[in-house]
Amino acid sequence: MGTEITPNIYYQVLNQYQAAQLLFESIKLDIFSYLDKPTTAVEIANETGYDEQNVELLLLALLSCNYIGKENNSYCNTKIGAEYLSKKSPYYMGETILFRETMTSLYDIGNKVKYGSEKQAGIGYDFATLAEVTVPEMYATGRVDSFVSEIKTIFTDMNKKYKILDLGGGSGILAIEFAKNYLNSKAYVFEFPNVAVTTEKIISQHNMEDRVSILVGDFNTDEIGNSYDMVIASGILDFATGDLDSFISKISDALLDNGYLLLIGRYSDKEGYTQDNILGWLSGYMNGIKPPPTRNRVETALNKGRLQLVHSIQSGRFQGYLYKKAMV
Ligand SMILES: C[S@@+](CC[C@H](N)C(=O)[O-])C[C@H]1O[C@@H](n2cnc3c(N)ncnc32)[C@H](O)[C@@H]1O
Repeated sequence: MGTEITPNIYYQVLNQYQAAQLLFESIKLDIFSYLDKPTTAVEIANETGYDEQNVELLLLALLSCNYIGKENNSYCNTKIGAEYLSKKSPYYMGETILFRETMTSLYDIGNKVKYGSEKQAGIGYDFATLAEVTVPEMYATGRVDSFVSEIKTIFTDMNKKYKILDLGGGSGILAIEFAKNYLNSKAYVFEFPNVAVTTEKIISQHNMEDRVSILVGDFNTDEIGNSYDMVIASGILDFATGDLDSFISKISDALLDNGYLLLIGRYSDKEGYTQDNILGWLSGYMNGIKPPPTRNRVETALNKGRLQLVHSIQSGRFQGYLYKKAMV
């Protein structure tokens, strides 16, 4: 028997898988919402009607993964748990985590590998639900904060009538936050009709119906408007179906001279599918989603569209790039 190699990695994976299942099931049971103050298993069981002994075991398991803490006989949320997993927090992300798990789940890839997959007509992602669940994520992961500090450095006249477009804007949160900061501005969110229903709901939850409007359509084939001071293109380049040069030049044409394009997304350094984050995209790729365009390909299209890089910015977990449209 060789001594240098062990199968430990597989046992570690088993353990991580169990830790992940434990987290998802506990979110579904809404356990974290009972743990904002020190609480015993008996108290949770009394309040919920859940089985007392199994609640105690669940809490012990959560403790073993450091998802929660313990003082004497009582369990309580960690700071992170209180912020993101308790429904009493405005930053509750339980539904977001469960949705992302379902969206990227690999449960059926065995069958797809054996029998191939029916490439879905369209994109195959539930973008309406995605728009809804990304709202807390946008705030919690710092995407909104980095966006607001970026626009404040570009658009210094707080009273000017800026006009901006959030193309494939999903939740529309970036457009909403723009309009909240610039009181005379007008923001537009361009979305598919089925997603626009959700966007509209989010806009009205923020009471921004007067200054954030929705343009409904398909950005690959429909007009997207013009004379914008800024276009936000966040996570959408993968869904440009035609020629990338034409898509970027359509965005550029919609901008005023000296207008800005905020591009947020993933590009790959090599053509085709690569190892970068393939796990998160594997089910999507098997359903027919294209690999991201290469950085070179995007830069060529941007150059042709007279869009010059100002600087790169971090947008939460994503990389963003700010471009300015050069005058002719
Ligand atoms: C990955 S999501 C990004 C959403 C949002 N921009 C963000 O960063 O959170 C891509 C969005 O583009 C929209 N989208 C994709 N293809 C589209 C098309 N052809 N026309 C209009 N919207 C489209 C989807 O509905 C979805 O909301």
